[in-house]
Amino acid sequence: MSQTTLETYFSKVDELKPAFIQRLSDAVAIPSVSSDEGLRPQVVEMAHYLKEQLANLGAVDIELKELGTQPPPVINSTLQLPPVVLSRFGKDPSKKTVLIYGHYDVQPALLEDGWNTNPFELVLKDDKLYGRGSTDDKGPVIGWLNAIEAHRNAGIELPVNIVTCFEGMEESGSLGLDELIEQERDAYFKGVDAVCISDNYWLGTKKPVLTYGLRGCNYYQVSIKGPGADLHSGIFGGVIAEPMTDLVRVLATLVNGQGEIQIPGIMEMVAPVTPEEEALYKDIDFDVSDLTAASGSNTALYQSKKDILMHRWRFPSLSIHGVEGAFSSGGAKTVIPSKVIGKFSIRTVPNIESAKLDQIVIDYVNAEFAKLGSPNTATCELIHDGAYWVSNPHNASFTAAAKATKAVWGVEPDLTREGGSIPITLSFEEKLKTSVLLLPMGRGDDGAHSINEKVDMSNYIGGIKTLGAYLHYYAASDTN
Ligand SMILES: C[C@H](N)C(=O)N[C@@H](Cc1c[nH]cn1)C(=O)O
Ligand SMILES: [Zn+2]
Ligand SMILES: [Zn+2]
Repeated sequence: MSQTTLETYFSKVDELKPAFIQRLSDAVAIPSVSSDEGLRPQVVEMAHYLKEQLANLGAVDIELKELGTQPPPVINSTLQLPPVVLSRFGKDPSKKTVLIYGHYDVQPALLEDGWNTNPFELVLKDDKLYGRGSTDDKGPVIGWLNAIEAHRNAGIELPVNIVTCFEGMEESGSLGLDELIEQERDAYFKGVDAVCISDNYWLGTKKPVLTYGLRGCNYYQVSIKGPGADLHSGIFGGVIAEPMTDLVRVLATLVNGQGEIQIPGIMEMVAPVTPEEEALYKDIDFDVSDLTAASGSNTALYQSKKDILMHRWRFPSLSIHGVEGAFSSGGAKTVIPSKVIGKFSIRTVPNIESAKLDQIVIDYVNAEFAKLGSPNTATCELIHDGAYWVSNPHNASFTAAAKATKAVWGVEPDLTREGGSIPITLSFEEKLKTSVLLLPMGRGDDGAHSINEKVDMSNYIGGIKTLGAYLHYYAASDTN
């Protein structure tokens, strides 16, 4: 690859900026929220939108792979999972093949949650693009399409064959995708040399990173059922056992205010810290002010860089997310809910065994509920899980990404792990027997999963350049 090729590509990306913003705007306008059963048609619409875009860009073998119905627990048992969008650019046996994975579903978002603007309208303000999915993960998915368009438009041949794998259930546990990878391992995915995922973030706001680890996520619900219907608290308060009271008491036993998991047997499974690992943290560009800025608060549980990063990357955490069935709007409603469902998840790390964790958690919740002596009934179950992943970042794919980063941003990237999860990562590595690289586009303060999610314009455009440059450097590398 010549320097001129990259420079021509970068100039084309700059020239096409208005079209690239418009493409992201069109994608953000589709509220493809995978966790909301009522919005499933919009998730499917997003798959069709991508199919059309890919076709316009010259992709071949485009397929919307159906994954069947969504497994329980789900209200509508006939709910279809959204399709996985597969396509190819190039089939040249003399070129390497890179599989690019991303997800086109998003987290829920409502204006009344505190957004300054409609979450499903891309808004440009202060050189930042606001909207649900702008950084997680529509920005990067659309970024790949833009990288391909810039090549076509500049008359530059793609340096590798590309296979796209875009799913619509990542935010809900990637249901059905494992089976698809297994099924397509020796078919659609045959010959894949490397997998590149752009679906996480820089650690802070200034320094690019490449990521070689993720925590896993096991998500649970505990349902507590009592009265036959919601009741008047003046008539029944104090004379019946309330499911919400039981639930709050059970949830309060899971984790303490220091973020320490209270369920015995979990911390015991965590891999010990080695001296080599201890040494890694000192060179990472991060401090508590990055956490303060990203969280918009002074609520950090740890003050040192090492403690924060270790608790984000290599220790488990337990978060309580919400309660289904409970009164949650403004005003004052004097009702006793008859059934409530508490939701919590555990971020997992090496060497937590997923099935063992499930058993420990479910037994613990049942035991804590039994201690209450309540006449209500409780059921605890897993909703979905996704494995943690830690890899060796010293391979051709990471080296190519480091060169691409240097070419675009002028600095060597930090090597980081990510506190979040991308459930399918380990499956790609194990089933396709390839390296996986996480090459993020956005910044640590983008507000993924939060209100006012954004991607900075410089990260969007610089990210498109980095993704394209990575393909060139990877193509030029000697080995896989
Ligand atoms: C890091 C990635 N962009 C992301 O947000 N992943 C989600 C995946 C997930 C797992 N269970 C539910 N969603 C996350 O880390 O929450
Ligand atoms: Zn994501
Ligand atoms: Zn996400």
